[in-house]
Amino acid sequence: MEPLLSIQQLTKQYNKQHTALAGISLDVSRGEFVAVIGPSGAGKSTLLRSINRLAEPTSGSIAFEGVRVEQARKKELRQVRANIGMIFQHYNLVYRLSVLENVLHGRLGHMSSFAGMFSRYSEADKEEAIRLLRKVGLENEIYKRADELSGGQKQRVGICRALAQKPSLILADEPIASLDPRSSKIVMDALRANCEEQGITCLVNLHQVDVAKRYATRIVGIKAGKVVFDGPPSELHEGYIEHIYEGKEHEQFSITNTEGISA
Ligand SMILES: Nc1ncnc2c1ncn2[C@@H]1O[C@H](COP(=O)(O)OP(=O)(O)OP(=O)(O)O)[C@@H](O)[C@H]1O
Repeated sequence: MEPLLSIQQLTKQYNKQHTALAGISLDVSRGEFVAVIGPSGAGKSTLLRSINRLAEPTSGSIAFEGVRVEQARKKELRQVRANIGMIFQHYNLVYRLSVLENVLHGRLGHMSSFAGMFSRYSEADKEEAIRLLRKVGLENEIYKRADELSGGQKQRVGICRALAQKPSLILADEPIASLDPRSSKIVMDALRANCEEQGITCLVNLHQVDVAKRYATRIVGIKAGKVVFDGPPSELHEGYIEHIYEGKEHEQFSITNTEGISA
């Protein structure tokens, strides 16, 4: 079966000189939960952002659901983006809006810009948004303003917004980098469980190797814009970790510190 996402020889140079990605090839099948790890500056964000062309690839190809993303024109690209949910480190919520309205924003990608501006969300959209918020334990925050939430709660709203879009792929760029271990666990549990339940494929950038090992079905290690490890968590031995990080710091906090905490 054709992979959901097929990246071939992807290269990205910033300012025509700095190479952030140096020929990355990666096939991702439906249902995988892939953690992308690597030191700061390795190219993890650039990789994720290239997939829906928030960053323009310099060369190489990206096929998503059979569409060549790097060549896609406006309409095709809009369709690609509608099927890819994004989760950001700093949440990117609209803080003057309610939690519910933020989640409903996830539906916007499926409306044409004209319809999106003038139509109201359907009752079914609202019910679905509320169902998602309940599932991540935010049933008491639905009508609060987004800026009244804690970091972990904001990220759970970010997850619900991505899920409300009903994407086939979620790209999560360091979703727990700003969170403490307890909130990190709640957020990762919610992301993994919902993706699994809804058959959504996920690529998640992580700084914490132990979190990657705990949640991912596959780990991709990136160093200086190249893939240097690609395999199941059970194969990511200490030697590989040392090679990927080469003396650079990587965080190791969550497994030990969150043991025994339940969401
Ligand atoms: N918009 C940009 N303009 C110029 N250079 C950039 C830009 N974005 C990223 N870079 C550079 O590209 C390289 C890869 O950056 P990227 O953000 O993809 O790495 P990362 O692995 O996600 O790092 P971190 O873990 O610190 O977020 C870095 O050297 C970075 O400085």
